[in-house]
Amino acid sequence: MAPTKTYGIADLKQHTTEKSCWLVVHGKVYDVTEFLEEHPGGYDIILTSTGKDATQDFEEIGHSNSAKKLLEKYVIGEFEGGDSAPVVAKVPPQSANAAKQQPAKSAATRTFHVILPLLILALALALNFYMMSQKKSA
Ligand code: HEM
Repeated sequence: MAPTKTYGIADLKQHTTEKSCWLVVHGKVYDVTEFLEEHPGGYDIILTSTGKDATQDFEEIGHSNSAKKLLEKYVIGEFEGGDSAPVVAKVPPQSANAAKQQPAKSAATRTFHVILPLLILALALALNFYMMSQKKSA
């Protein structure tokens, strides 16, 4: 059933028992009365999350994807307060990480690549200068 009605916290507070139990998860209202007895975590724990937004409680348990799918069966409407914890990507994109790490690495490599040829050139010039002066004095 598609969510059509909007409910507020006052509506939720009227459905907090095993006779009628509503839950709010991610901005949607669910009538889970029928599900209470089937809940693998027990019915009493669900009752402690009624009358308020249960998104945090639901997510903290680390419910599986099949538990999240199961929710869809019980949706009856939308919550006035919206989604209190929208799902966002926690890991920054790879490119952002790579961009952060690369400058330090390439700066060291660049220094090495510039200094080494200069050192070799200076040594060759010094050797050449030494040989010339030896030849002159001979
Ligand atoms: C209608 C909403 C809910 C559904 C459909 C649901 C569904 C499920 C399902 C299918 C499991 C089995 C494990 C899994 O697949 O993740 C589970 C476990 C559990 N649920 Fe829920 N759950 C709901 C709400 C809640 C709420 C609001 C709480 C806490 C306040 C809660 C607490 C737990 C706990 C503690 C377990 C673990 C049981 C164990 O591992 O022994 N659940 N739930």
